[in-house]
Amino acid sequence: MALELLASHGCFGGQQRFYRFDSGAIGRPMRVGVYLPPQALAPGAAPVPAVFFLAGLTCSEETFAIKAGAQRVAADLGLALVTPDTSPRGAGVPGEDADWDFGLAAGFYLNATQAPWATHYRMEDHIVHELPGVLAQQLPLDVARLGLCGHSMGGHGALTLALRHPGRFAAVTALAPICAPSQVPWGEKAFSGYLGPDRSAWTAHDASALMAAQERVPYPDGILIDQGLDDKFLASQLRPEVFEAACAAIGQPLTLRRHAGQDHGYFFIQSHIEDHLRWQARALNSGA
Ligand SMILES: N[C@@H](CCC(=O)N[C@@H](CS)C(=O)NCC(=O)O)C(=O)O
Repeated sequence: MALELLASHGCFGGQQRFYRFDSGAIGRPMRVGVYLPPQALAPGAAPVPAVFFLAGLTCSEETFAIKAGAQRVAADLGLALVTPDTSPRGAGVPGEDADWDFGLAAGFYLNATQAPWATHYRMEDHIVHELPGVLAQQLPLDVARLGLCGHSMGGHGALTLALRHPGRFAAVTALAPICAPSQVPWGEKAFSGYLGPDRSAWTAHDASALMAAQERVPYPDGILIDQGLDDKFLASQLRPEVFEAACAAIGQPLTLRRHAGQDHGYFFIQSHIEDHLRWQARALNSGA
């Protein structure tokens, strides 16, 4: 699967690139953003570790790259940043553009099991099984060293994919993640549509339920979550206290920082992304 370069922008000595490729997992062309730090572009350079950032509802592969201001720190740390899209595009599933919180830009980072979504809405396969290999074939990325971070729906994606694929990601951190999707309207709507009405199928995609079921501590070095206290979705959709309780119950160290005066948007993300990348870099560079 050849990557087609759509754009490349010099940024802090590295390059912010956008690619398109024919995704076998999705069955459609998919776009992805990749920031290559200067360390990856030097002649004879060794491949660099990468942090996958999963974005939230209504976002695309461009949103984090444009709005988070993460490239300066990634350049400093020698980290690549990979920003997948948030759903298939152009699949033509009836109703996929009817709502902003389901369908287009709302793939919820899982493989749908229900018709008509199951054919193309396969974001888990795309991110975990397809993208690392496709990117590593053509770019200087060391995909044995991957970290996972995400925001809101992408925070749900980061926490669940990290827990569903032990050993795949060296670190997981999240900003304002949907922590208990089975118990909130965004998650109930997405899981009903993608996974069907049987709630027993939902727990395998619910970060708090997954954490509560762990037999051993999955991330002994801890998990970092930041949450704004003026986030209008906090009580109704995000519910970090449910994940906090699940971590406490199994002894998973969790650094959950609550920030007065901060909302759900990218000004909040800008404020804390440096700490997330430094956290990720520590995990990715230990044992390297
Ligand atoms: N459209 C929603 C908001 C959607 C939203 O806040 N999306 C978040 C992720 S859940 C986001 O990052 N949006 C893109 C942005 O802020 O640039 C509303 O009207 O309340």
